[in-house]
Amino acid sequence: MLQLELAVHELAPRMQHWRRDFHHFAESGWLEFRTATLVADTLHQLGYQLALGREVVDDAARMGLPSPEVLACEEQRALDQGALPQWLSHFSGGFTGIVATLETGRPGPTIAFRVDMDALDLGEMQQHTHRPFAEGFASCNAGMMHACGHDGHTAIGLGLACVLQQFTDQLNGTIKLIFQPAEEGTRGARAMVAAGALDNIDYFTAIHIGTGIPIGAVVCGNDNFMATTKFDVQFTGIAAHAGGKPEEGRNALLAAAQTALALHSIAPHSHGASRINVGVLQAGSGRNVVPAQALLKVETRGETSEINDYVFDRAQEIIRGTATMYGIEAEVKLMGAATNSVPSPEWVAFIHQQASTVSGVTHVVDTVKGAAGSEDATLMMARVQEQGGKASYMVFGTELSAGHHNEKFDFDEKVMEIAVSTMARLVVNFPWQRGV
Ligand SMILES: O=C(O)C[C@H](NC(=O)Cc1c[nH]c2ccccc12)C(=O)O
Repeated sequence: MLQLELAVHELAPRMQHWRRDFHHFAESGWLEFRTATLVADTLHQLGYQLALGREVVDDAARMGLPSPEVLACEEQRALDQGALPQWLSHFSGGFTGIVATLETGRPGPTIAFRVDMDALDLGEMQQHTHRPFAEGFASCNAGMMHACGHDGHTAIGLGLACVLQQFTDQLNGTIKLIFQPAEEGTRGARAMVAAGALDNIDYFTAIHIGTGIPIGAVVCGNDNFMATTKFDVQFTGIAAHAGGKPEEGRNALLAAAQTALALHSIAPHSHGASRINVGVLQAGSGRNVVPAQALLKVETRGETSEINDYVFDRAQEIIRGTATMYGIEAEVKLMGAATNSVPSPEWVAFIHQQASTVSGVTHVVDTVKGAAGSEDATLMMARVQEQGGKASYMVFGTELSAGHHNEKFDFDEKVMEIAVSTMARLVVNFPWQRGV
């Protein structure tokens, strides 16, 4: 296996280059136009078969899409920043997903990996104490920053593509590399699942770097993601003269405020953890006008889908109730979704065994306890498992300069070699003859 490690080590400068390039030109969810064209071009040159855009992203299942104006403007921005025109038409309109397939021509299962490509809606710290700024690769796109490591994930996906291509002669079956848009807000995976991109996969692994785990530590079957639903509520009342004819108004601001308080008082569930958060409340137009419009941005979470559904269903009752109470309309729009995950034990055991042999890996565990976020790769895992496949979610630890989603976020790039070595090993050392 020395040969594999050597190959990965030789790729380290290219991965660093990709990562820093993606970091510099950070693009948030559904706007990964430049990133996607470069990814597609690299994979094409490596000889992968590509399924792009609408082939792998279902239009109707996309959630939390920016407006057509923003999509058009960002597409032009991407072109100005070096997006490759020959690939861009596939992704136009926010269809920024890619599935790259390596057919070995020999019988065997289909093994798939998923990485995500989107940045966050966050401005990056532009000060010399922040390494990306000091070394000239901080985001040049205002309000968009890779503060969760997806620039690293994309570079890892490309690094893995290079290594597997070099080792094709030793492989069987089919390898698929899935590059997903819009993970933040859990918006993109559902559209790729709906397009059938996760069908007929036997072994599936999604990855994340960081998450508070030190470099050298690897989690093989992360299982603490919470099921989540993201939704907007648009309240529409009636504007009126606040002094002269207040009784003619229907107050959307008060309905939204009442709703926010009531949502946060939903009773917890005895079967496990639940969450609710009203993250945004915008309302009103002027001091002396009865507010006719209000917007809430809300998320519910649950340790299981059942618990999340319980919170979500209660939330809908509350919204209907406050709308009635204030005599106004409330329109709920789904903006994101993910489920909890239950990694397949046999696949986790194989990953554990392989990860333990990677140089630079010092600590291998199956799961970690503790506060959980959410991940829409769980929808992909569920799809693979529904069809009889095995699925897992891996985390590769790395030192962070600040927490995820912070404007000073940066990570130790050494993790990219560790991740690619481990993932490549899962394929190269796959027990082709006996299955796992
Ligand atoms: O729900 C979302 O929008 C996804 C987002 N996902 C992440 O932040 C990834 C994530 C999940 N768990 C952890 C733990 C630490 C860092 C990052 C993560 C979250 O939970 O808010």
